[in-house]
Amino acid sequence: VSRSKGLRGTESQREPRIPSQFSQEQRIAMKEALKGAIQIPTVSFSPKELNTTALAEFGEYIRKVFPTVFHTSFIRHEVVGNYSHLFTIKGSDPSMQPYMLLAHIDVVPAPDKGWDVPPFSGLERDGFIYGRGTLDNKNSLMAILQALELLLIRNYIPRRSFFIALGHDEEISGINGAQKISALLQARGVQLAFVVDEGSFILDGFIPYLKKPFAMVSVSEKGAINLMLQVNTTTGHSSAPPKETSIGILAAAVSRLEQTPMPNMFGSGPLMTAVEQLANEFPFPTNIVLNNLWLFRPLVSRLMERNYITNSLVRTTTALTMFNAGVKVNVIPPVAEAIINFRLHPAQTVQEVLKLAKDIVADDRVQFHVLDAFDPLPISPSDDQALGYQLLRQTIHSVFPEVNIVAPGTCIGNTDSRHYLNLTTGIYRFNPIYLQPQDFSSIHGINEKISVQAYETQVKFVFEFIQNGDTDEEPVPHLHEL
Ligand SMILES: CCCCCCCC/C=C\CCCCCCCC(=O)N[C@@H](CC(N)=O)C(=O)O
Ligand SMILES: [Zn+2]
Ligand SMILES: [Zn+2]
Repeated sequence: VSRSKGLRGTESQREPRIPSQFSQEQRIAMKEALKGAIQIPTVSFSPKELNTTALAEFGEYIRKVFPTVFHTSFIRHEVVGNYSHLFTIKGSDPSMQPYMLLAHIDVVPAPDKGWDVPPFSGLERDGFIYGRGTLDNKNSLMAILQALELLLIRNYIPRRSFFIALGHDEEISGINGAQKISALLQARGVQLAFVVDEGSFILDGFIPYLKKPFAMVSVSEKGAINLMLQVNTTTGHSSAPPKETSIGILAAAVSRLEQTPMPNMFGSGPLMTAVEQLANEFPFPTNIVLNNLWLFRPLVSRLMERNYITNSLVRTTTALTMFNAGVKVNVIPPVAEAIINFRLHPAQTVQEVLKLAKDIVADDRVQFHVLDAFDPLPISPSDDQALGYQLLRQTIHSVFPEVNIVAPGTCIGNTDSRHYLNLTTGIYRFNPIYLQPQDFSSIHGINEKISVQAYETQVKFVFEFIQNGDTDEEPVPHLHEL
């Protein structure tokens, strides 16, 4: 199979390609720039609590670190929703449909406890830069601007226009950042060939028996429901308690939800395509099993449930995330509340999951309040005609020649890219970084870190990707071998 499958390779009328080699001085400057970004605590605590001082400082910081990006005549910079940033990079060929690169400025909170170094120190240790945002998602943000800065100082002029959108509230829904940028572009009549956001990686060690890492480009993402359950009862003196209290009723209800997983939906969508593409990478006899899913589907579907990450790919997950009740040690609690965070499998809808949850709770004393909810995202194309997917594939193979498989997947978390559905049918989520299960735990956890080498490679990836985006070739139809 040709590595360039899907994109024509002719080099007509191109500017000479700028090699992705950086001087020692540039390499030091790029890692120092990332450290500086980590040191600005752009924390989103809750929809009403953002560190606006840090967000404003971050805006100043990128102006200082990437001066060429901000002073190039064909780049327009706008601040949207007070703290988000939109860059419009005007290409020389208006007939080429633009695309968009996304990243976010905000991070989740990081209390010092458990960290080897303070989470907002950006300290370098043993070749790694530590800190909140080093994987989620200041690495992408800084790599995008850094790659563009490096291209510009080497006199790069893009042919295809593109946008860079940096949201400031991704961790708390994106409605003041990504959603506003999306509405602004829609009002301007922009339609995008594709967008690329965070949300997947080169996965290493996530699947038992699969020895080699593979690149997963997420072509969809799970839906979500935040459901508040509430039980109201009569309050009173705890010395003569009723048979059941609001706490007891609610605890039993949430326990039933936790003990009754949503149905296993393995059998369709991007996951099946990924399993088919990966089958031959497994040793005997797993390769035989995966190549014969018509026979072994029930077995594979059960095996997927065993591991909590692969389990999240085969079903709607149910996470009990908050529980509040009680006012005093000797008062019967008048109200108990819990929040359940569901992540919806692509084959289910919000309505279907709510109905299943009601049937599981099966207690009319428990009230259901949907705080927010959205269906799973549509599946973006990953065929030979899909420009965004093919450009990612081509760039992955050139920057990571050791990676054999690029497979479509579903993002288990949510990203700002879901706000751009109105502008494109091609939404791809991919971070050009190797990720192991312990790294996955560090995202929103402790000791989040990126190796200096991985960050340099991410800059190189974006540097190559932007140049690959200038291809005037439409993806070629796939020719089946005889
Ligand atoms: C056969 C394939 C095995 C695949 C294993 C999957 C391993 C998972 C790897 C990476 C997933 C990383 C997801 C990161 C994106 C999450 C972004 C995020 O945290 N979003 C928040 C906030 C929001 N926008 O809603 C969230 O709560 O989801
Ligand atoms: Zn993120
Ligand atoms: Zn996050």
